[in-house]
Amino acid sequence: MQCLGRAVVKYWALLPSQIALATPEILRSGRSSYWALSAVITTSSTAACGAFSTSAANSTSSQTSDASTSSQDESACAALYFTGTAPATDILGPFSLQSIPGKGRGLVAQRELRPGELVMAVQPIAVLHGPQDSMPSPDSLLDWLEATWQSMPPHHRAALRQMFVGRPTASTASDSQRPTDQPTASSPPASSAAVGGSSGGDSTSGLDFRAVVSYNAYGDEYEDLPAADLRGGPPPQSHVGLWPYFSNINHACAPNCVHYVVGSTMVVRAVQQVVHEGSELLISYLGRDDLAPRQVRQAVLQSRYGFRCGCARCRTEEDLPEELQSLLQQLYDRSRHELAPRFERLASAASAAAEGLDGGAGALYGENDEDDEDDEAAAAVDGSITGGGGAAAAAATEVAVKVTTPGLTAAELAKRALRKASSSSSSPPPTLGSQLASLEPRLEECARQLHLAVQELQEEDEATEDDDPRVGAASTATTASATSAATAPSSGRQPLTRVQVAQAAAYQLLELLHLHAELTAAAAAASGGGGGAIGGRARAAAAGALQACWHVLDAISRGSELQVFQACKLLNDALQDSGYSGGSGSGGGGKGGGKGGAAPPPPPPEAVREAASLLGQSLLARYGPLRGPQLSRMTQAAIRTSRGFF
Ligand SMILES: C[S@@+](CC[C@H](N)C(=O)[O-])C[C@H]1O[C@@H](n2cnc3c(N)ncnc32)[C@H](O)[C@@H]1O
Repeated sequence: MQCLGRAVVKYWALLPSQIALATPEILRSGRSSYWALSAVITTSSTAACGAFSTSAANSTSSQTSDASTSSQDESACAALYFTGTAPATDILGPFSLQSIPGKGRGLVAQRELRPGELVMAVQPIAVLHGPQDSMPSPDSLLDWLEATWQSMPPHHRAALRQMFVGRPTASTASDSQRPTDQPTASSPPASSAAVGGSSGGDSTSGLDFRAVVSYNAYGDEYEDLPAADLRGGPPPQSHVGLWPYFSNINHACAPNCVHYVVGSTMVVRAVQQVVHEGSELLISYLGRDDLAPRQVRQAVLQSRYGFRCGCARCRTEEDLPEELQSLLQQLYDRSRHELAPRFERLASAASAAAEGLDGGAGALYGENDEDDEDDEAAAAVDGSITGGGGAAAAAATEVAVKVTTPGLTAAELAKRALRKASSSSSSPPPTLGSQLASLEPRLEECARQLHLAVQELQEEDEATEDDDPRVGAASTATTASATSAATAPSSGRQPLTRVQVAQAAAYQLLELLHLHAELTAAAAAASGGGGGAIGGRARAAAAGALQACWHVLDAISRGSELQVFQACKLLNDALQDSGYSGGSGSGGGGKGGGKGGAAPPPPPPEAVREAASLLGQSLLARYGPLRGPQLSRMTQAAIRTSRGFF
């Protein structure tokens, strides 16, 4: 599967078809020397591949873990996160390969899984690395398969033969390692002729290498950033590769597992409150398209992977009133094609304005990145998770801006431009306020329509269902004036509500509302020397909108990098807004407490505790049950790396 994560909006958007193996030009460009040089063809995915094949044939897996092995597995994963040392052998959790009606095969939990529990940490058959933001072409994998098939270890050949190729192949029938329950042929991707044509097959192997790569390769512009940061040494890398076991996982638009690469290791963890025994383990193939309406997601899945998704989110969305579905599509189109470009233009204009925004930009984007501030934010998270509560926290950490790419949201682009301008421009003073004003009517109209639609849904649902406090929080915040949106910690994934599903389709609008509020605060700071009441309201609205984003992500893609980073931003902002220094911080100079003496630090303000709690939940889902110093280090790394994201 080309679950291309962030890359999906960058790399794949460039391709004429959505299929990996598109053009000779791409193929050639994929052979640039650094990719070839950095190719890592692993041999560490040992006989387990064969063992899995055999057990898969019987629809049972022998690679189950129990409680006694899981702490070893977690130690191995901690070594991966903190030193970059890959587990000595593949870690395979309690799942089995089974036939799934309508999907071919898939992985099924053999016992209940808790949030953050490790599902697998596996090595690839082959992975190509490239510099960050420059993912190697999947065509390089095709080259490699063709070149090395003959000399490949038998267990790798067996694993490759197991991979999905869109339809049963001639070799499958006679391959005793294949499960007998072959996938029912899903309709192949629209351009599969180009992918699976005769040129893609190999006469010796009988395998359609193009189809193997098209359906099973996974790539991203960069690996897990906090883990790369903790590991130190070489900078994060992009990658594209083939991971057995992982490639058996089917898709859902609100999955119960999260996945990411550290070095060459693919890590998968369960993220729902409870994944029940017998539930199918599911990831998202969509990357950022997760946060789009059903029609958009369906089109992507159909064209890239040749199937029509019937997951719970899709079904819920399909059952929404037709007018609401078309409203969501309209809001998505307007956010993406009309408002986001205007925000981008505003960002350019803000380059001039930013000269006058030093105070505001400083408040927004931070000027202080001392490590001990990260420590304090980390301690706040640690305290919130362990229930210690009294952790120190200080001033906000710097929130810098990521290098622009086509995949960045308008918010990211705008902040980047502001940031750049604030450090270098000598342009005339701001007109940011008036430019924002020109955007407001359309944005507000969209927000109003969404708010009304969500409110209506909520009222209908409240009449028939139990309240879900998260729904209220997210819904209120869509007004962009939710100064105190409820932030009840989510107690886990409950069945998706219609409200959550509708909000997920409008996620980009929620991000724009957040950006708008942030820019308003910046403009107020620029013109009023600190922002005053308008700036205060705007910052509160920004926090409300960001909380709404976090809650939507919690329903749709818990444990995703985006959710972790949004939580980091919330915590940074809460620390900065409150000026809390916890009594031990050196960098904040806040009102929270002095240094020295034995007096216990004052408790963090409510907003800081709430943000720390949200970050703790996201980290738990993504990295598992880290404790004490490890949790603290991971939190610092997440905060550090999130700066590059905003
Ligand atoms: C990488 S394979 C996943 C394993 C595959 N199901 C198998 O039998 O080996 C990707 C393919 O699985 C199928 N698939 C994945 N998720 C699906 C879903 N939610 N509904 C239907 N088919 C799905 C599609 O055919 C897709 O192209």
